[in-house]
Parts: sequence; structure tokens; C-alpha cells
Amino acid sequence: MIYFDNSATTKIDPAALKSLVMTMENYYGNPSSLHDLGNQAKALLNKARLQIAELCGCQTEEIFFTSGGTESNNWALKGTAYEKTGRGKHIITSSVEHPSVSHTLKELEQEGFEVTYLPVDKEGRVNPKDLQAALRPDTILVSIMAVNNEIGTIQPIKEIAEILTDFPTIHFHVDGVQSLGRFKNPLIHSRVDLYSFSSHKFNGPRGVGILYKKKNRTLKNLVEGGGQEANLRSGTENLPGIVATAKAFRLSLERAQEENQRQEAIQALIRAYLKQYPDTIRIFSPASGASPHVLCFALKAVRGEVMVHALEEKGIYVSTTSACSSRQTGHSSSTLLAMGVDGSWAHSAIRLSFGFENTEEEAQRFIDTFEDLRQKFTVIQ
Ligand SMILES: Cc1ncc(COP(=O)(O)O)c(C=O)c1O
Repeated sequence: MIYFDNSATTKIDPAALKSLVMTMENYYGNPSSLHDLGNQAKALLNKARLQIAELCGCQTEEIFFTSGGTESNNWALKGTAYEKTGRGKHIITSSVEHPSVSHTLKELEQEGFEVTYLPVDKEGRVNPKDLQAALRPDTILVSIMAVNNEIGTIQPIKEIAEILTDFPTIHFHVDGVQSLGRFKNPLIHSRVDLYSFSSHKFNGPRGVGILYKKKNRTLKNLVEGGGQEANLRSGTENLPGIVATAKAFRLSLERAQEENQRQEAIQALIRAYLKQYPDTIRIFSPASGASPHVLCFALKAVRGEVMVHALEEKGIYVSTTSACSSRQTGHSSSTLLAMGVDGSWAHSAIRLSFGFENTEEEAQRFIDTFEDLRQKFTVIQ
């Protein structure tokens, strides 16, 4: 079996799994309880928060735990919109965001907010000049992803942050769900106010997200209840998941350099093979300025889902462009369409995404299998 679907989700790291089970078995007290078991759970929660804050170079009060990347994104966007509605109703984003951003913004549009969707170039990248031109006195929020989940493009977050330095009242949110380990500073730039992470994308467990919120920024809370997470996000904390997340976060950063190099080598091997067929194979992931963990391409006139299942029969697991959209029949990648890719090519796209267990030997096995399929499909055509 070859698992090349790490942008959809990753296998939990054995050390993170150990932390998860250890916490479940030994720290089952509720961190809000007054007794000793509660105190022990609370101490562990504080420790996990401190570890993540230190790794991000921020304060513990700036780290909030949520249920995943989707909730972190929803909270950053809606929380800003509802908090700042008196100051303005204009939001800027890109046309290639994950649905947890784009669908949330569509909802806000129905509630009377105005959203500017910045175009992207042929590599799926926003031009900071377009952002500069879109800024208005009533702009309250800019939300741009760090790394695109469908093709891997890295957005110019630093350049955008520099521009926004002159606009200190605007909240700058970055969806960093696909980004951990790709930047030296996990939060990229000090001008970033809100940053979303998702544990299951970096070999942590499902059901845990992180929202970094800069100390002086205010967000409306969306989840009311017992006042956990500094009264801003209620609900009994998922302590085992949070402890395992802290472990996976640290491990991801520790092995980032080695990981990136290995994934670059895997990607280079597969790219070299794909490039032999320029008439029938198109590569959509940029060759530079992109994360090495994603490689998106298409074999002409073979639908993405057909290729996904043909590879699956050979024990190779990949996606059409994003796991969320892959069950919607006839759905094309929104990123590819925003890049101006022709609809029929977009329908044929598949995404390979690499993780910490993948090897160059697997890349070679993938190439051999894909070559058989390419020949088979070419004969059929
Ligand atoms: C860029 C991006 N943002 C947000 C999400 C949502 O994260 P989660 O699955 O933790 O809700 C994903 C998941 O694929 C993603 O790739």
C-alpha cells in the first residue's frame, strides 16, 4: 500500500498516539474540576499550550484550542466580522481558499458583508499589488491561505503582511492548515493576527485545531457555554487530543528540514517522469514557490475519479484535487478553475500528497504503476 493522500489527512505519529493513549488512561479528569484529578488535567493542558506557544514564539494567552481547521477558520472570519461590524463590512480574500474559508465568507455576504476575491495567476498565486488596490477604509479583515491544499502554491504572506503594516486596524488571518514545517516561523510574520492550524494535517489526531490570536485582537466568541479557553471558546477540552497535538507539532517542526528535502526528491522523481509526456500530461503544481508535499497533475481525457480508483486497485491512495470535493461528482477543482485551467483538464486532475513515511522507492513504484495505466488508457482512447 502506498499512501499519497497526506493533504487530506495524515497517519498519526506513533509518539503522538502514545501521548494520546497515556493522557486518556491517566488524565481523565476534567480540567475545570476543582479536585486533584482536575488539577492534574489542567496542568497538562497548560503544559501543552505552553509547548505550542513556545514553538510559535508567542504567548500562551494567544493559543486557543478548537475542534479543527474548519472551526479555527470559521471563528477567525465570523468572529472578526461580528466583532468589527460597527467599523466596516468589507473583507478581502483570494479566489483559491479552502471551503472552510470561502463558504463561510459566502454566508457572511448573505448577512450583508462585502467580500473582494483576489484573482490568482497561472500558478495559483495572489499578487500583493491586487491586495493593495483592494484595500478600503471599511476593510476589516484580510484572509489568505499560506499553502494551497490542492496544488501546494505558497502565497506571498510576508509581502501582504508588509502592506498591512500600514493598516493596523485590519485583522490579518492566515489559513495555515497545510503549512506547518514549511516556514521557519510557524506564524510566518509578526503582522499576522490570526493563524489556523489543524492537528490531523501534521500527524496529530483528528478533532483538534489551533487558532493563534494576537493578544490585542478581539474576536466575537461563537461557541457559548462553560467559559473554557479564556471565555472565548467553550466546551470541555479534548485533553488527550491536545496533548498529542503538542507532541506532533514539535515533531513536525523538528523534522521539517529533512521532510522537505525528502519530499522534494520524491516530487522531482515523479515530475521527471510526467514531463516525458507534455502532450497528454499537464502538471499544475508550480515547480518553485510551492510546498513539496503536493503534486497535482492530469492525464488528458481521463477523469480524476477514474484515475483515483484505478490507482486504488493497485494499492495506491491519492485524491482528486481535494478530499472535501472528491465525493461531489462532476466537481472540478476551484483552484484550477481560478487559475484559468480549462474545465476538461481540471476534471482530470489528481493530487498526490506526501508525508513523513513516504519514500523514493514508493515514488518509483507509483511511476511504474501509473505508466501501465497511462498506456492502458491511451489504447482505450
Ligand atoms: C487549507 C485548508 N484549510 C482548512 C482545512 C480544514 O481543516 P479540518 O479538516 O481540520 O477541518 C483544510 C483541510 O483539508 C485545508 O486543507
